[in-house]
Amino acid sequence: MIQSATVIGAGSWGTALAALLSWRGLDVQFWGRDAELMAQLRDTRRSSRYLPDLELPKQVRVTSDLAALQPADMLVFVVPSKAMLGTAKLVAQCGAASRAKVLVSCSKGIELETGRRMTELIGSAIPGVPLAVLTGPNHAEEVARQMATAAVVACADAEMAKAVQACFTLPFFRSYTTDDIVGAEWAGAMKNPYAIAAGIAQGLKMGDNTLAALVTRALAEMVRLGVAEGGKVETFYGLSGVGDLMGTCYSEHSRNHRVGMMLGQGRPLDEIISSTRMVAEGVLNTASLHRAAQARGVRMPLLDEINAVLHQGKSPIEGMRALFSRDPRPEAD
Ligand SMILES: NC(=O)C1=CN([C@@H]2O[C@H](COP(=O)(O)OP(=O)(O)OC[C@H]3O[C@@H](n4cnc5c(N)ncnc54)[C@H](OP(=O)(O)O)[C@@H]3O)[C@@H](O)[C@H]2O)C=CC1
Ligand SMILES: O=C(CO)COP(=O)(O)O
Repeated sequence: MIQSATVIGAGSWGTALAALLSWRGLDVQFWGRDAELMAQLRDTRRSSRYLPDLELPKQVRVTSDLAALQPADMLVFVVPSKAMLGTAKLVAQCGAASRAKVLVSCSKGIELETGRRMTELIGSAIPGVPLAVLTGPNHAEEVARQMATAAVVACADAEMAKAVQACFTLPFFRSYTTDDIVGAEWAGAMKNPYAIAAGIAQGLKMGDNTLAALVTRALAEMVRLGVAEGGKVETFYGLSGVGDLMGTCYSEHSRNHRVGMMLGQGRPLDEIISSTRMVAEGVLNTASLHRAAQARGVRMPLLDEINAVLHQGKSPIEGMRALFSRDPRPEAD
């Protein structure tokens, strides 16, 4: 049913997914905004900037020119969340979505100004095409090395979910389906701030007890806000919820975790951000999620402290102290 795909966004994850879909046998086009990087990818089949260990299959057609894209069955959006709406509008204008059967978001974030999910943004720019999400504990670096990985494909239409699942199924890559797009997208966005908190704890040389406490209470917050936003509780206990939360909070690859670690070690946030081109979605998304939680009146003490550290100048150590010295409460509250 789905034979061709266009991957939009040439960071680490887009590069890994372009390779994965090509290994699966799809006819793949790959677009990134930077002409120099895409020329390097076309000529050397490697992205020295984002995923130097991966050799991009020679069949993948690489371009930085949206107008050069042929219509494809599936469009896979993998740009940072803050660039999603603008990019989807450009894709709509160039006609690359004119024959699309499904539009898949692989990005993890919530729009700051409106609280909209990525598929809501894509759907507003390119109306009338079924929407899906690919999410889960999926570090690009490990997918690039074909290390065993599981993911979730979320789509309201069960047949389309199976068609997208088939595209993301390889001997080393196992995907499951769900109809809970809302839960899958909120879960993917929410684990990032908590990965920053886990990194802070490690940067401050706090212990395994601390990390386990943070991850467990993070999951409780994810369930509270995610369900208030309309997600299903079981989604948060699956791969896109606790799976991705653990996969990121304990990860050597996670950019969010790395940002947290450097904050914990005392480096200022602006210096950390300007030291890399890679996106740590949790920095901006902490603000989006904090705003959403306040609008819904959902109690999120851990997220409040992460927001205070990232965006209100609180020191990481003060944030941790504040968290652990709150009034005693029952666990299931
Ligand atoms: N990396 C991973 O393992 C995973 C990432 N994700 C999600 O995928 C999304 C993309 O992340 P990832 O691939 O890691 O990105 P990277 O951090 O590896 O690279 C950033 C990418 O975003 C591009 N970019 C930055 N700003 C803009 C903009 N304004 N307009 C268009 N493109 C822009 C960069 O282009 P340029 O080079 O020109 O600056 C580059 O291609 C994120 O939402 C992330 O959470 C999900 C699962 C796994
Ligand atoms: O989402 C990811 C893995 O599932 C990637 O995490 P980072 O964005 O923190 O690197």
